[in-house]
Amino acid sequence: MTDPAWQQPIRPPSQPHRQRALARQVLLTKPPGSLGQLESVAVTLAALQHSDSPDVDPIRIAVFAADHGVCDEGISAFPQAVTGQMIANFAAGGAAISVLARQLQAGLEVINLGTVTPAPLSDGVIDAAIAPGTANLARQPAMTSPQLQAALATGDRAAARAAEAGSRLFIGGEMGIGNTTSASAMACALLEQPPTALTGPGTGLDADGVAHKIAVIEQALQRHGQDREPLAVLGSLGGFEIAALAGAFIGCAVRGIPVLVDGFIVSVAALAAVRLRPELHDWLLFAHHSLEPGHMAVLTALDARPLLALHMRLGEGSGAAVAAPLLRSACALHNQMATFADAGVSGASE
Ligand SMILES: Cc1cc2ncn([C@H]3O[C@H](COP(=O)(O)O)[C@@H](O)[C@H]3O)c2cc1C
Ligand SMILES: O=C(O)c1cccnc1
Repeated sequence: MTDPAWQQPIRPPSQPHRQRALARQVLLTKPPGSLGQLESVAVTLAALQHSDSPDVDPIRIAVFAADHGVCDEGISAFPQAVTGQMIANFAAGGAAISVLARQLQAGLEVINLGTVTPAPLSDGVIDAAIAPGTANLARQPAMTSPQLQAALATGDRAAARAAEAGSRLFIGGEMGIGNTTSASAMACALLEQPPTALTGPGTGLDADGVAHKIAVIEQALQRHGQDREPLAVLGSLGGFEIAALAGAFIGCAVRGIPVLVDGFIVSVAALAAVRLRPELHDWLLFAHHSLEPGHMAVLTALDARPLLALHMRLGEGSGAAVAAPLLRSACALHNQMATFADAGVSGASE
């Protein structure tokens, strides 16, 4: 039997390209370091892409959608039917990520891994339904082992399509009412922190709603026990879209495509994927710091320095889409700025 996609080798970033990119940054007509994170991002992309002219275009955005059985516990401010309705909205072009993808001229695909309210079949939506949502993770494992493998493989296929399209940057988004409960539970298990530290309002719960959500997550963690193994955590506390994101990120690294990580839920998927494949860490750039309170702990665990903090808390990949132009700027500056020698500008005094 061949190994699953998420076990394929991940090539390391190119040290020669990193060294040449670092050397070039010093020659450009600016005080060394003055472009801050735009410099380090360009150097990272050069090393990842094994290129002296890093470039993030074309950009691929894949939004993974699925429902969550834990919605039975009343943990979201919105009804479960919104997941399927939003899939239709993504395809119709009216969702935030639809607008941002158009603005970026990025390829957008929506992958439906299973909703309770069936989304109408439409162009741009890939049907990869595993089940009509996960089981209620407060009371039983969210998914079976074959379901988990199917979700990981669905993510890997999205990475394969991105590679076939020549994509040089991958953004993963998610849609799934209830998925901040799943992501918070996963973060608690992976980071060994209590739900009080990592649980927030999601789409807009009030204080009583958050207290109830914490109790539901406590129940889920009690049921789950002490197992910190990432596949066990994903299968027991995850969602189909979260597992697919983990599979997609590993699949991108396997195929040499850097990933721009979105908000809280996507970062939890990234954390699980990095625990599974530590070499993935090199391939992740972090877009923004979400308002969801658990995000900071997840970013810290990933040693991430997100580009933006815009008080966003939407998901869908929207924070990453908003940050993508910064990567374009970083590459353009790296590739196109004149050197001191070329421009006849004097360098720093001794
Ligand atoms: C209209 C609408 C569009 C969204 N787009 C992303 N989310 C975000 O909110 C959900 C998670 O929050 P919770 O765990 O509180 O349900 C996810 O679907 C996430 O992507 C949305 C939520 C709504 C209501
Ligand atoms: O940060 C996120 O990804 C997020 C936060 C709240 C709701 N949905 C997504």
